[in-house]
Amino acid sequence: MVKMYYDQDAQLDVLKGKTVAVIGYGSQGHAQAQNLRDSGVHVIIGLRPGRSWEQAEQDGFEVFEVDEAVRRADVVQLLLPDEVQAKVYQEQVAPHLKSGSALFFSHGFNIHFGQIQPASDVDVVLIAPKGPGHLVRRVYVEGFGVPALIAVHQNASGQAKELGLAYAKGIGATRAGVIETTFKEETETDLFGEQAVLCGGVSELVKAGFETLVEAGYQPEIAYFECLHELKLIVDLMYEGGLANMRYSVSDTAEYGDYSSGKRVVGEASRQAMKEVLKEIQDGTFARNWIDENRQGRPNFQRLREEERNHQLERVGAELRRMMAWLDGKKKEPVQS
Ligand SMILES: NC(=O)C1=CN([C@@H]2O[C@H](COP(=O)(O)OP(=O)(O)OC[C@H]3O[C@@H](n4cnc5c(N)ncnc54)[C@H](OP(=O)(O)O)[C@@H]3O)[C@@H](O)[C@H]2O)C=CC1
Ligand SMILES: CC[C@](O)(C(C)=O)C(=O)O
Repeated sequence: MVKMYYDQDAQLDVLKGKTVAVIGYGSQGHAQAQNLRDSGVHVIIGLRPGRSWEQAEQDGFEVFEVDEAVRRADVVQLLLPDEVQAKVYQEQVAPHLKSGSALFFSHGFNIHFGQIQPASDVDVVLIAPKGPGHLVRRVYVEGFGVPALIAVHQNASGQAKELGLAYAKGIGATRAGVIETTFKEETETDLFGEQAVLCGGVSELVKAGFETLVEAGYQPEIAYFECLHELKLIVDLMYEGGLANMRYSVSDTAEYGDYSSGKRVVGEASRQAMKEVLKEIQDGTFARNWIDENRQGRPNFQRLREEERNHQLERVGAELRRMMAWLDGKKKEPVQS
């Protein structure tokens, strides 16, 4: 039975008098820090000198080296890239973490795969927003929230869940709903979602559709509008009211094509591939590969990133978006190097 929490189930007072150190000021860091501050929570930022540090100061935060921020904090939220968390934790967080304080994550990777093993005298809590950081901020400012998951790995204080719910309320998540889970369930479902559906699956679907049309001789600009731009508008309808809402708005011709052709495109072979992807997440193969890739200086990651940046779809899209004035300021340049 799902356990859900909303605004009325969470008390911001639990964070009163406490200092939250948000370590990292990237996608999630800037969003969670700003939302918490707007909710009346005392927030400081922990970073290394660089672009994010300058940005956090410009946004009015007190910024410290990671070890100093940890020393000052009652709650430490680790919002560094997953692949650097273990090293930074061992060198700059663990030696300074106060007994009785709390260590928070927004993704369970390092706890679930044993890369970080916190001391037993701290609470270890997961608050994982189910949305990209820039949307966590944008939606909060609009008065709404991005849903999140909560999990408690260690409850040293006896108050870990209440603290987690207060934090979730501070970032706006209890406006939309917070589901109780475990680090294992969050890690495995999150990795699956981003690989099979949200990032990997959708990117490949979009590119495959674009390439099919262009190879058949259609104009790349039309292929871009059809396969990428309109996807956002279609997904908005799904977000607002599920598949039925999308099917209500599209033509009956489109709805019939949806039923008759969709399963040919994402058929048994794709479902089988999804099961394999899930198995490699569950048995730790993906985590081992990603950790190794980072140890070797990310050669494959960098090559693939470059290849994807140069795809015709990206070049055509950049040209078309130049004329869409309403997108100005929407694209988020990464604040990290
Ligand atoms: N992106 C998202 O929307 C989501 C992310 N998460 C999770 O949130 C966590 C943070 O991810 P995300 O926000 O994407 O990370 P980003 O890559 O966007 O930001 C990382 C931040 O960490 C800083 N940083 C990197 N290395 C160091 C270091 N050695 N010492 C100090 N600071 C450092 C960067 O600063 P600098 O400018 O110095 O590089 C940057 O501010 C991860 O656990 C991720 O899985 C969960 C849900 C969604
Ligand atoms: C879909 C990608 C994500 O899992 C997210 C925004 O939730 C991530 O880790 O960035």
